[in-house]
Amino acid sequence: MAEVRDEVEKLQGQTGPVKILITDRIAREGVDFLREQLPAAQIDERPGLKPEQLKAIIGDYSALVVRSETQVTGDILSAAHNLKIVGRAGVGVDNIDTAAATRQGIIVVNSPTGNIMAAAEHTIAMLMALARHVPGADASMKAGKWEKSRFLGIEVRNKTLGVIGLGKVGMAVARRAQGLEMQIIAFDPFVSAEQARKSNVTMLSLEDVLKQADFITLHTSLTSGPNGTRGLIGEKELSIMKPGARLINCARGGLIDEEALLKALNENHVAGAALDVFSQEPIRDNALLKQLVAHERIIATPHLGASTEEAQVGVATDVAEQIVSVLNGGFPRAAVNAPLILPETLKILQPYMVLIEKIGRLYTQLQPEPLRKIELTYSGEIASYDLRPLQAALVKGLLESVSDAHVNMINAQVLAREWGIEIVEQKSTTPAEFANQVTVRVSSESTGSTANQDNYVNVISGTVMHDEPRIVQVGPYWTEFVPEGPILICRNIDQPGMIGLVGTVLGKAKVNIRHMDVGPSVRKARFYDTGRPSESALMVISVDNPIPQWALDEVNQTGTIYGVKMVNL
Ligand SMILES: NC(=O)c1ccc[n+]([C@@H]2O[C@H](COP(=O)([O-])OP(=O)(O)OC[C@H]3O[C@@H](n4cnc5c(N)ncnc54)[C@H](O)[C@@H]3O)[C@@H](O)[C@H]2O)c1
Ligand SMILES: O=C(O)[C@H](O)COP(=O)(O)O
Repeated sequence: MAEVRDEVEKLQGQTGPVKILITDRIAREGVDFLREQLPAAQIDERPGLKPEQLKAIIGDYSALVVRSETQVTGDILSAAHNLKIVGRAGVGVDNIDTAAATRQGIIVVNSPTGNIMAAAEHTIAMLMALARHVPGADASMKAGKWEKSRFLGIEVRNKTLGVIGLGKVGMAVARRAQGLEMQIIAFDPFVSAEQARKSNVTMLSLEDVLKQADFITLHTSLTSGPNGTRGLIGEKELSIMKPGARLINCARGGLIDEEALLKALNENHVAGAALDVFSQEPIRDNALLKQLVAHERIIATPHLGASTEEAQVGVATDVAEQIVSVLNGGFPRAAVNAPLILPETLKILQPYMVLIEKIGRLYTQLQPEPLRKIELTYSGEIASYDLRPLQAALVKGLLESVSDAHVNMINAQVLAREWGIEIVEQKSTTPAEFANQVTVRVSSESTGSTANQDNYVNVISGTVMHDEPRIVQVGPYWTEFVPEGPILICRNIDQPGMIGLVGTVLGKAKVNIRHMDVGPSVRKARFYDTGRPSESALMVISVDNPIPQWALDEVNQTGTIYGVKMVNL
């Protein structure tokens, strides 16, 4: 995440303070936390923005905070040039195009546990309201009536509750319903019968749950595709429900075919339904949804499942903490599209991330051509860590200098794939030449054709010494240099006088040499320009300032030194 910090600093330096945009109402505690922790940041609360308004301003912001109302579409993200993180103050991220965010290297975080209890309690409230007609009776009283016999209810005790989706909320609902002395049956393809039995829940097929339950409550997330949950409860499922059963949905609107539900209610097959979520929110002038919520046996709430003071404080601070962490160069703890790296691991990996990014940059500058395959070998203790950040740093080093792609840990693999680069990793905790070593072996358009002497860099290896990255092998040559700043890299015949030749030219050009290394070949690398095979060496000269072209040409014309290249690391 160093790149995130760098970018944030860049942003701070160039365009004023880091900007955070909040487009749905979140608890004050979350906003206050952001203000306290990021005092220099500009925090804008703009609820109710239209999509085109959001698109027009999103480019200025580094972080965006939403609940379920703001639709963070691919179109909006396409204008989010500075966005590092989208924070969802809640659980569901179906209003965020996470695939587009991933492609753009934007982290999406949520609060996976902050509103479980709120959603579970709302479900129980809906269950009891359905059983005892609480909203209808209240409306009747408010209309000045006393309709005692109209609102005959049922008890939930000894009734069967069918839970579809026995995850965090589903299980919390099951436990609470057990307290009401209900029998719990459930359908969830990802929960084992044995695991459920420990909680006194009987797992059945979807069909059996639908046939046996007096109340059915939905708690799956909304997913699309062939095995997705969209339309999970359609006409067929409603028809096999026990006649007179009641349905509750406090999960996601798209799980139920709303037209089929209206039909089942009108045919009196379903006795009632309690809905907190809808396929279109707010429902505005959607005729079907207006008809549905107006139905006398429907209880409707405007997506209130998470709307408790406690849950809102929980989800807002949860997300605010993660935004602060990411904008400060750290890691989020609940990223939807990024691997979790512990801070202690990150501290160990940080110098290797710098090293491997420099290896990528060095390769691209020495041998700029399309890559096919990268073989990454880690040896030593470093190999025992989660090394995904290193792979990302390498892709960043390789691609950023040749494209305008913004590469980070989120999108590195996607981008590598898009560029047709296959990355293979090998790990061994046994040290190689150095205690910890990272070796990058590259197959490109021309590697493998040893006859092409300019393309000798099929491997670059490095290590970390005293927290400082060092390159220790370039192609067939041993070397040792710190990959930092302007560096001249060339090859020479392995014979006396070569260093003096280069030194004289650089002296004439008034370029100060900071460090010099002449590395022999790992295996016999040949120097071909002389017409006779002789051994070659790699000369690496770190300089304080760029070398003028005439001086580079002069070095190149010596006849004994060739392949002269300036790189900037
Ligand atoms: N109304 C609200 O305000 C509110 C508040 C919180 C959560 N939610 C929603 O509630 C739902 C559940 O949240 P959670 O935190 O419990 O999620 P979760 O991921 O913990 O649980 C979802 C469960 O659904 C199961 N599942 C997946 N596909 C299934 C399928 N085809 N059939 C049956 N089960 C399937 C999964 O195995 C998992 O156990 C989500 O849609 C969430 O967005 C709504
Ligand atoms: O997914 C969630 O967390 C809930 O549906 C709550 O959504 P909300 O934050 O818009 O109330």
